[in-house]
Amino acid sequence: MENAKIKSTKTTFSSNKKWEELIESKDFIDVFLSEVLEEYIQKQRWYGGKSSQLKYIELSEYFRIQQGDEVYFGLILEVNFTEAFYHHYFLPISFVSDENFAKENRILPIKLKDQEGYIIDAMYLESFRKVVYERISNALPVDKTPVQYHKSETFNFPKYKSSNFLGAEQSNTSIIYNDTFILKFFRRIYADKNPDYEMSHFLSHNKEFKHTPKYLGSINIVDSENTNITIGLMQELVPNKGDAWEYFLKEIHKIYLSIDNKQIELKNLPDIELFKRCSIVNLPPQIVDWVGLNLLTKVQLLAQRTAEMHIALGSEFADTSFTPTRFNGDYTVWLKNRLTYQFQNRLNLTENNLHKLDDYSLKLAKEFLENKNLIRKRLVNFDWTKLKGERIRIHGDYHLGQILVQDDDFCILDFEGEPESTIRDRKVKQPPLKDVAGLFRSFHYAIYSTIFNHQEEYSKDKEELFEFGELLYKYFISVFLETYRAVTQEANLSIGYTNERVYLLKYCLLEKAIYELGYELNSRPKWTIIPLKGIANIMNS
Ligand SMILES: Nc1ncnc2c1ncn2[C@@H]1O[C@H](COP(=O)(O)OP(=O)(O)O)[C@@H](O)[C@H]1O
Ligand SMILES: O=P(O)(O)O[C@H]1O[C@H](CO)[C@@H](O[C@H]2O[C@H](CO)[C@@H](O)[C@H](O)[C@H]2O)[C@H](O)[C@H]1O
Repeated sequence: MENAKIKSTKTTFSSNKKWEELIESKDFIDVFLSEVLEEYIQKQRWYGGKSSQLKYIELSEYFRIQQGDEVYFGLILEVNFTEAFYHHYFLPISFVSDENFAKENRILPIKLKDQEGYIIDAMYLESFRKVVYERISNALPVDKTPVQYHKSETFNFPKYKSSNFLGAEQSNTSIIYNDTFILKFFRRIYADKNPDYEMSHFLSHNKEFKHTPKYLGSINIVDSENTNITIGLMQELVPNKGDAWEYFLKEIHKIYLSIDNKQIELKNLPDIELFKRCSIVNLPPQIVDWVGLNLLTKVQLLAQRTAEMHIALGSEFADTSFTPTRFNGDYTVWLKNRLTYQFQNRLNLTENNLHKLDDYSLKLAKEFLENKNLIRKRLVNFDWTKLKGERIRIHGDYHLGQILVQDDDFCILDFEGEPESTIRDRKVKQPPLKDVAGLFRSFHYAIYSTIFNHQEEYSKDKEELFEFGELLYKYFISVFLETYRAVTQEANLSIGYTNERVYLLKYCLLEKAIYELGYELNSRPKWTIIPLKGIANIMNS
């Protein structure tokens, strides 16, 4: 009988291998992947294949995470889907013999040659988290081993004290060390350096940009094809008062309440053209009185920090993955192909999910489907020949939820890029105004979700609340653009002449709202109304 034979009973597996050898057993791996992990990973928060059909899992790579006798295995799982695509996931595993250590995220009870116990997700084991911390803190300047730990040369880590889960809603798994550092383990991984690592290292380490968490270290593995894959990013934990999304929701609710409290009438509020720039001092007093100086100043500060981020990203002349570039035909072909494909996917998704929508969102969805030729035309009519601005590496998934609120400032996070895009697409240089449009969509989201969440608390009818919302949105944009343009211009970052900026903003707003339509239909259909309203407004403006 073969040494590593696996016997599957209903609950316990058995093998006559030791833990350190188990991973080399093909029999074990075959059963583990198909009978155990297929079910296990589909239940995980970080699993991104929930709207697709899992076909089978393969083990792409495995590597040891080790210190002394402690041996853990990092698995890179290739999940294949019936829809002919795949994802890679990172799962570190550990063997524990004591049931008390296998309370959370137990993967499999197992009887090994020398002992009985459980295979668990190693992140739930403090000793594993400590090993990783110590490997990063003690990393050598050059690590040529297949599992490479890296530490910022300007930083010395203190001794390990504690480690806890972040406990926030997130798509990866972050661990907080000593209440001071945060290590993000990427769950869905790509056969490349993760853009979050690349951008964090570039911005905070190379450019000393202060409004993103300080880069402190990382873990990369070099796979059998010599590809460098990021699996972890260590940064400083930034003290904060929550994210800008929550902050804006709270503030916008106050703005809506003040319509009743201050008996504000829409007809008494001066209108402003969409995308017209205006500094706070030049705003009509009625608007400042309604919106409040505090929030307007915050919008201005957000514009400044966004501009500074783009200036840093556009200031590289040596590392070609960051050097600025111009619009050209190749970019245009790439853009149109990507967007027409995405648009077709959204049409299809909308058609298939009409049953999930009702009333106003159903009406808007039908309008979206009827307008398909017009929208497609807008997307394919992108004309680069008149564009003079620069393309640079951008955040790529910039919204209020990616920005932390500090005492008197903001801190920008999560540079992983648009979750649906391929890793190569996320690294393509784009107009910085694409991030700006992302944030504008987020303002729109925050305004509309305030209306939808609190409608009953306001006396005006929905249509009028929308009109107030559109006005508020235009003033946020106006204040933002005034500062954003001034700061970028001062630093000679070319974002294009006035008409070019408006053209790019309109294009990027439509692109983003179409992207969001898919995100909402897949993840939270009740919110679909927000991007649908966004698309309708853009098409009617
Ligand atoms: N460096 C940091 N300092 C403080 N909080 C952080 C930091 N990094 C992440 N967070 C918190 O963790 C949340 C999730 O982080 P994020 O990078 O967006 O993870 P994911 O990509 O897994 O969604 C953030 O919204 C923020 O609240
Ligand atoms: O998970 P990520 O932060 O990478 O981003 C995805 O999820 C976001 C939702 O959390 C989604 O953002 C959309 O909803 C936000 C409000 O929850 C809103 O502020 C954004 O403007 C809107 O795009 C994001 O698009 C998606 O990539």
